[in-house]
Amino acid sequence: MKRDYEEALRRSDVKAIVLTGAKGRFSGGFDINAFQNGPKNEKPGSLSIDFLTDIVEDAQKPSVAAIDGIALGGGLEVAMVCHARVSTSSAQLGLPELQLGIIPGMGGTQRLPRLVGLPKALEMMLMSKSIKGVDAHRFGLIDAIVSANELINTACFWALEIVEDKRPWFRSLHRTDKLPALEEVKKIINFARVQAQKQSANVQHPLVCIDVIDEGIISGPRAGLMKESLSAKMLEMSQTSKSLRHVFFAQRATSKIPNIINLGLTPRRIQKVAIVGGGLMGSGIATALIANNFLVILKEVNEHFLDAGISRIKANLQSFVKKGEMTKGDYEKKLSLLSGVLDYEQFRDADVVIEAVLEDVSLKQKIFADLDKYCHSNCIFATNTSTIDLQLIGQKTSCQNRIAGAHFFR
Ligand SMILES: C/C=C/C(=O)SCCNC(=O)CCNC(=O)[C@H](O)C(C)(C)COP(=O)(O)OP(=O)(O)OC[C@H]1O[C@@H](n2cnc3c(N)ncnc32)[C@H](O)[C@@H]1OP(=O)(O)O
Repeated sequence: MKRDYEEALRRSDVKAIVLTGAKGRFSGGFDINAFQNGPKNEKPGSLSIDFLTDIVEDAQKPSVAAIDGIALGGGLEVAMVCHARVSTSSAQLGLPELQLGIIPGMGGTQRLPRLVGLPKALEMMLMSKSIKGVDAHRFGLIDAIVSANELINTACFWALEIVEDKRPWFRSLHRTDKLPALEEVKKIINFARVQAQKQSANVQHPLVCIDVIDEGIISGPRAGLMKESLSAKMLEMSQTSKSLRHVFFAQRATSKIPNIINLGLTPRRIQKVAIVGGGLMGSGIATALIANNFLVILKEVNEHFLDAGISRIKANLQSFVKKGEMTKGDYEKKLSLLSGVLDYEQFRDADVVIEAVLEDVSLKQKIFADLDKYCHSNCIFATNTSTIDLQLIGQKTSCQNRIAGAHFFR
């Protein structure tokens, strides 16, 4: 890209540049495999400052991104360096780097808040949440929505109009119109820190991401870019990122296991699921299971917590009824699939147990040691932990690698 860009900037017959992707996809971002080789021995900021900012964004010729399909991670970061962005309404745009234990490292932490505003940018980055082109247009990330057929022509038209000063020549990094006053910034950033600590207490990258965004607003975007570059390199080498990158490829590998997926095996039938912990997660999981006709045993430590868990499940089901997604008759039927218990007796014939208690290693170890005694040897053990090593959780069971991680999203 650098070579082609430099050529386009040099040639007198090129007035403006349109960036697009192949086969209806703008870009899925940086090649995640390349992180395996460790950080390149290049000076911090050489890509995000020296190339993308000083050569592309500050060029004498405008660039317009023509986005269809996906613009994720580094792909969206490059698009944000452009002076305008045209996309299809169904394009998917996001910075999902935190899902990989890293932060956007090509200016995303600086440009996204300046384009969509600080609260939306924090939400998109911290939750690795992508948005559709049509919403991106509403938030200011995209300048025009067109059909896939018109994409390139419109982008070329916009690029030439920028050259002719018929449209503004925006440099995302220097925009301030979407940034709140400093007092407001402080409040938003502090709130984000508290939320990040609550939701991901055992990992550092969400807080690092917030610090980098903060630096860019308080000390200016170039300082922010430098901090982003240094922090991204540090996080790339973290154990968390290595593990999350492994998960990324492992999830995809499950659909390709030779001698498994092509043998016509049928999954074991699951009828009864036991859940340990009736908090927000446990009751949510129980709701999803009974709504899908599984028998569910919900265990809590005392009557008070058990009642609270069951009340949450009832409230969840009632909200389905209110929205017209479930009849009152179904509500009663689904609820009859649920039993609340205070011990493990009814776990003996469970097909699956899902543990959903606090993120406390010794508590989880004790629970799985108990489950090992009560459940049959074919019972699937799963934990809803977000951050604790599964091997560690299984340390006090007879078979340490028996425990699976199970996550639930809505
Ligand atoms: C500083 C900048 C940092 C970054 O940019 S970090 C990367 C940020 N980007 C992402 O996190 C995007 C990750 N990828 C995805 O979310 C999805 O994938 C897509 C939406 C791009 C495509 O989804 P679908 O069409 O369902 O295909 P599929 O099975 O997920 O992927 C097809 C093949 O493409 C590989 N792949 C996808 N994205 C990347 C990537 N960014 N780097 C390296 N490989 C990637 C997969 O592993 C798989 O490969 P196989 O066919 O061998 O299983």
